[in-house]
Amino acid sequence: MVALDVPDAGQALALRDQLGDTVGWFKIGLRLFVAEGPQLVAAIGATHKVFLDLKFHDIPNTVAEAIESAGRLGVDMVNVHAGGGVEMLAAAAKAAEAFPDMLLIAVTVLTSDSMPKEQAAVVALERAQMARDAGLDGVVCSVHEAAAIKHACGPHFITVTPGIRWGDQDLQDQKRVADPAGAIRGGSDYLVVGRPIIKAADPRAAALEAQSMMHSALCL
Ligand SMILES: O=c1ccn([C@@H]2O[C@H](COP(=O)(O)O)[C@@H](O)[C@H]2O)c(=O)[nH]1
Repeated sequence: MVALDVPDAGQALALRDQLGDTVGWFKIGLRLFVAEGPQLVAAIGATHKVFLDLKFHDIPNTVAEAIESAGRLGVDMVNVHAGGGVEMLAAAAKAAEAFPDMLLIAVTVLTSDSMPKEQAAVVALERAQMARDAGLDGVVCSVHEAAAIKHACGPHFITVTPGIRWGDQDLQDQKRVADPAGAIRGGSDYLVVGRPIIKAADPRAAALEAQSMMHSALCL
């Protein structure tokens, strides 16, 4: 998944066209959705799968209604923040039942969180189990927590992992990171990559490089 963290539709569509079939999914987050809204979701959704990453975190009724709106947009994946608690997660899952093709996942502990890794592992696992029990399809976590979450929640429970960096790339604000091969070996189902691709001098070459590292891990 490539995170389209760009300011406007023009740049988002240019990246989409440049990356083409090197990626299957695009992630639309706060910056782009606030700027361009549902029209851009429809444009990206015409050619690729869309993960609407707005991390809903509010009272249960408000989140359930937001999930319903996301379902009407036709996105393929949407998320809430597990920190909203079990009632909020259950309300979101109930609202998502009307959209069986849309995956609903919960953010466990942000990959930028500075909490110690050992503590993040415990909290992420607790939140993942809460999300599974509430009926969600999976979680956003770091690669470091993915294997334990899969082990505890089952092989069909999806792990989506941002915080992907390779070579001598700058970690920027990310704390719990791994490279694409490590993510595959760690049990990640979907890797989220933003700046290492969208800010690269050649985004397509960077996407292909990430892909080749993923494939080499799959072949081992
Ligand atoms: O825990 C989380 C949850 C979401 N994200 C999002 O993923 C991308 C990562 O971007 P990079 O530029 O590759 O760091 C970004 O859109 C975040 O909002 C995350 O990083 N961590």
